[in-house]
Amino acid sequence: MNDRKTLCLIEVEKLLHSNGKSQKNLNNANLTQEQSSVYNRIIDSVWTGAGGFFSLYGYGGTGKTFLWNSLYATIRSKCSIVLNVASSCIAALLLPEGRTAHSTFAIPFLLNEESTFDI
Ligand SMILES: Nc1ncnc2c1ncn2[C@@H]1O[C@H](COP(=O)(O)OP(=O)(O)OP(=O)(O)O)[C@@H](O)[C@H]1O
Repeated sequence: MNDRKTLCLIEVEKLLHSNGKSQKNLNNANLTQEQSSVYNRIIDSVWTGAGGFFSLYGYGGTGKTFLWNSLYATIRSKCSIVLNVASSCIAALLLPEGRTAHSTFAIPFLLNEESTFDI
């Protein structure tokens, strides 16, 4: 890490400290209790390399995208790779650097005049 970046992080830490916060616990500081428990479970599996498949269900507007963006920010801040994909382009637009899964992974789509896509 270069000197300028270190100095900036020290200044940020000082500002956070004066508000009783720290960079160490900043990533999930604004999540609700329910979001935090999901966040911790997923982040643990990422950092331990355990991996896994998680499905997040919730009514519209309950904070799924917010949680996803927090996970994305945490993982990217450690310079790890995140591939943000969604099944539709509308959903992909809501994600940072989001793309459709079929575009990212070159999933073949056999389309004909009778193809439909249920949303
Ligand atoms: N922990 C939080 N702190 C502050 N704002 C939050 C939090 N969680 C969600 N929000 C806000 O609530 C609103 C709805 O959240 P979000 O868009 O993540 O919901 P969603 O479940 O993804 O919705 P949809 O299913 O309709 O896409 C957004 O404005 C988001 O910024």
